Amino acid sequence: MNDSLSISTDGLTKQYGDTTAVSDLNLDIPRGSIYGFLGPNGAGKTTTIQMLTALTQPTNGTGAIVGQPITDRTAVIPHIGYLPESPPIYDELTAREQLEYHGGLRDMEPTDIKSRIEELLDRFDLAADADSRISTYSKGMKQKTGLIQALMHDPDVVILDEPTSGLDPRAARTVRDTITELAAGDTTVFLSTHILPVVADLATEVGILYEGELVAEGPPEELTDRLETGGDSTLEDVFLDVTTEDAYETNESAPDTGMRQSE
Ligand SMILES: Nc1ncnc2c1ncn2[C@@H]1O[C@H](COP(=O)(O)OP(=O)(O)OP(=O)(O)O)[C@@H](O)[C@H]1O
Repeated sequence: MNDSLSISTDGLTKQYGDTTAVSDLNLDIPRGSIYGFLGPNGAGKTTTIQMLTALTQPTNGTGAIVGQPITDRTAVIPHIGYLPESPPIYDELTAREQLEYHGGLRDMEPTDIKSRIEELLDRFDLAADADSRISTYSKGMKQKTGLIQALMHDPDVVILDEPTSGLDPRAARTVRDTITELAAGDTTVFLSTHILPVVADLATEVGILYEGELVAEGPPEELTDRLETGGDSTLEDVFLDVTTEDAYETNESAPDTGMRQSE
């Protein structure tokens, strides 16, 4: 595995019975990238993330996070901060208790835990509520707690599934700024979201998954430039172009998009 790569997969495949959720996925994501991982509902994004975070084993193929095989959960977990769709937090705890507990699980020093929690509570405007039980939180407050939890141990790779879900505009802006800062500090951000303008704005590289296959990949501006619409195309145009049965069937005879990686 190449040391400059934070995330790499080779032929990564996951089969659920007759369903191929992810098919022969090859990713090479350098350190400090913001990788926008897109795809329609059911495309295989969550399954890919579950394989990258060692929550499920691939049926075929291999993968590594900063050189650690994704089949070795103990080796991979310290390098990852993961915010899933529903943050793994305990309702009966306060945010501060939850975060202290998480810092302990991640073997952080007690003084680092305290200072990091304060810093991130402040950043995400959650300090005033940090000692209330999570059961009393709004969706956005829970999301902020999950985000802080994903970031607090300063992982090499941060995997975010719809990180701005439920957040008000100010908090969503803070998340976008945080993503940019993380990448500037050489952290890799793997960002799965349906909010395409955010990806167009932030991502250094975009991968679009459709029916388990990576059907387009490249910097957002390259993908939009490659799409010949006769005008200014957006990432949404690209997304819609490559995620239809039609595009798949007619690609041979219509080489205008040139995006099907599988061809
Ligand atoms: N545990 C499972 N058992 C059986 N099939 C599954 C399982 N998890 C996912 N699938 C199937 O795998 C495919 C990919 O699902 P996945 O959840 O990875 O998609 P997704 O891109 O994350 O979708 P969404 O945007 O809706 O969250 C779907 O056909 C889904 O039904």
